[in-house]
Amino acid sequence: MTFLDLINDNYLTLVDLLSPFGRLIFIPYVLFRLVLQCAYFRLINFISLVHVFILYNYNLLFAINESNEDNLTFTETYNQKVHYNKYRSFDQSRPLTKNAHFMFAVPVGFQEFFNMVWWRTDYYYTRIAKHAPFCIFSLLTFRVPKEFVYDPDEHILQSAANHGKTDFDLKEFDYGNELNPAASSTINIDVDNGRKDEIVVSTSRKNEPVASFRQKQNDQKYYGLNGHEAAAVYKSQERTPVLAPQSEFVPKPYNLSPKNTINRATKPREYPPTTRTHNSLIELFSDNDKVILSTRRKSNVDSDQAKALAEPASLKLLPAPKLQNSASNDPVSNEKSEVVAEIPRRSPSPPAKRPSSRSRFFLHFKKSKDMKDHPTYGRYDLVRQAIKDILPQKDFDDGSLAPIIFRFTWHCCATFDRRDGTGGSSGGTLRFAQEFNENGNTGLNTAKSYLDQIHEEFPWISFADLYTLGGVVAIEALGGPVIPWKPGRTDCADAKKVPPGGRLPVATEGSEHLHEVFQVRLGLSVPETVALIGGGHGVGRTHPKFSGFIGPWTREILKFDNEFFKNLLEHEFHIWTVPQTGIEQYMSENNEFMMLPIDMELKNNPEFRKWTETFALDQSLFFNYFTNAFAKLLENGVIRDEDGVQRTKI
Ligand code: HEM
Repeated sequence: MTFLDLINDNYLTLVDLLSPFGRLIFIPYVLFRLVLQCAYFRLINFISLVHVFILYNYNLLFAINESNEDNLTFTETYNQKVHYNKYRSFDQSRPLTKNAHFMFAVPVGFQEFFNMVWWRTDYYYTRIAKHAPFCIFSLLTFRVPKEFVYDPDEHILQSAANHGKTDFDLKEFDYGNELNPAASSTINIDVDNGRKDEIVVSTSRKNEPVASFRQKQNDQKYYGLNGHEAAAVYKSQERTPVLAPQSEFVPKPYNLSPKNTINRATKPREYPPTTRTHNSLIELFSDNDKVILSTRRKSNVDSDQAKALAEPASLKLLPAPKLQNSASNDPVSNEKSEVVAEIPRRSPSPPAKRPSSRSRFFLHFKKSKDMKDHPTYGRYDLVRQAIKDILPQKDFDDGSLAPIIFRFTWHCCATFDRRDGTGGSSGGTLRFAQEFNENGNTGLNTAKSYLDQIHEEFPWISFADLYTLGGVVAIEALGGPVIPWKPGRTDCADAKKVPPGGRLPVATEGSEHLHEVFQVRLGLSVPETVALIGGGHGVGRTHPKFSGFIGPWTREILKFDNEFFKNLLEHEFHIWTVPQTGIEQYMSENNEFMMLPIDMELKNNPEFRKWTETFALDQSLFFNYFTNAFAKLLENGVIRDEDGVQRTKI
């Protein structure tokens, strides 16, 4: 591939989209833009017009490419990721698309004109003086960039190991072939203590092999359906890497609320003053880069950190210990106490490994600079406000996105397993189709779409931070407690770190399952478990099209309070079948409220009931426990240094 090929590849993407007529007007449009840009630029760079000319030609091509990329991000996040990954080996340091848009738009007002000139100067300087020579150099000397491959071998073997199977051989199975795929083949794996795991390979409606890894207990209970392991199965047939399968994730089109849409024609773009933030934040993004650059490393958690991960209380919260009356052993209220997060100090993590190539070394600087130069860099208050702004959506469900964003955040965190430190909010893995497509996440695409849209506006924030902050803001907006939230989570660069599927709780299970998920895996206490479920299901509703269940738990759907517990205790619930889906759930005698089978455990199991009764009587105690538990969830798996930045490579 030559330099021209590459340019062509990208340049034509946009041009191809245009009709023949479109192409005709495209050329004068490009020239017009060129002249316009030159005119601006001449003001500050009158020394060499030729220089400017070359410079703009060069950059315009890139800008077009970036705009196209932005379009992809906007409509199809997963495909955009694949696309991005494909080219990353060539150019990891592309400036953010937003910058390109911003700089090629017509300025509104003198202030914006001035800002743009400043931005462009900086942009071109970085592009030409620093980036372009390297770019050309890499084209001349490096090999053709490799196609992005999803290599799930490691992943499936890891999953097998997590499920207790170490001598797992992918070749064992009969998968059929592409033309004649096995209709359905099942392999049973006998694991000790009577557990049986199985891999089922079946053919999807699109004639693609679909594999699922199931953990089977008592011959009837299943955990885990890992759709993304289809790729591994497919690969095992051919023994060569294949591209990741087409994602089934079709994001809902964005419904921009008018409040959130910037109309450039009438409203000048207003950027808040750029702030130089605390050093730890600057470090955060350098760290972010290092994470991206270190994806090929096998394991980055040293033994100390692994030990720390195994500890349940990575975040100590007060006043949880005070809440038990030692004499009577009954829970007591502690209204006066404030909830304070106390992050334990940790020894600094080992120094990051050297980047494996020169390119990575250069790109490291480029990327971190782009992030820091963003006008809203470090302004978490603006991100909070942006989330708050999108919550009211009168055409959506009950008029607010808050419950669904709340649930989205919970699902980000619910995958954590403290025994091996995998999953959880850290890494922002819910943005990958492999995790997002899991059954339990059905219906969350609206939340994801809106949050991803906010990420477009604030590209410097990590997805992991944004996805956790979403829930925190939503809870506050619903009238719930203020959850201590700390930024600093880093994103993992690709889907390799997506935790094994099947970790989300199952609504039809019982107390044993609650114990397994909340106590064993998430490291929460019994009252924290009760508070979390009652808090989560005290708002929003179930939807037949998503989960198969129907109805709300409470009367005031958009109010975070202890009504869930009151309803659970005050009403008689009977088993009832949802007509649309045939799924069984519980209904109150007046058919007003529903309960999931697992919710009923909070009433029927004496261990949980004690706390249900307590929280029904004492809302402030419920708020305290909920706050502690939710803050713990957000921090699970996030190991920070003294400055609060996550250093562990995820
Ligand atoms: C015992 C474990 C849990 C199970 C099995 C479970 C299951 C479910 C199901 C089936 C729905 C209905 C989804 C739909 O049809 O749209 C739902 C909704 C919801 N869950 Fe849970 N959940 C659990 C725990 C939690 C926790 C701990 C939280 C929060 C901390 C939470 C927050 C929510 C919220 C806010 C909704 C409403 C979403 C909406 O209105 O769109 N859940 N849950």
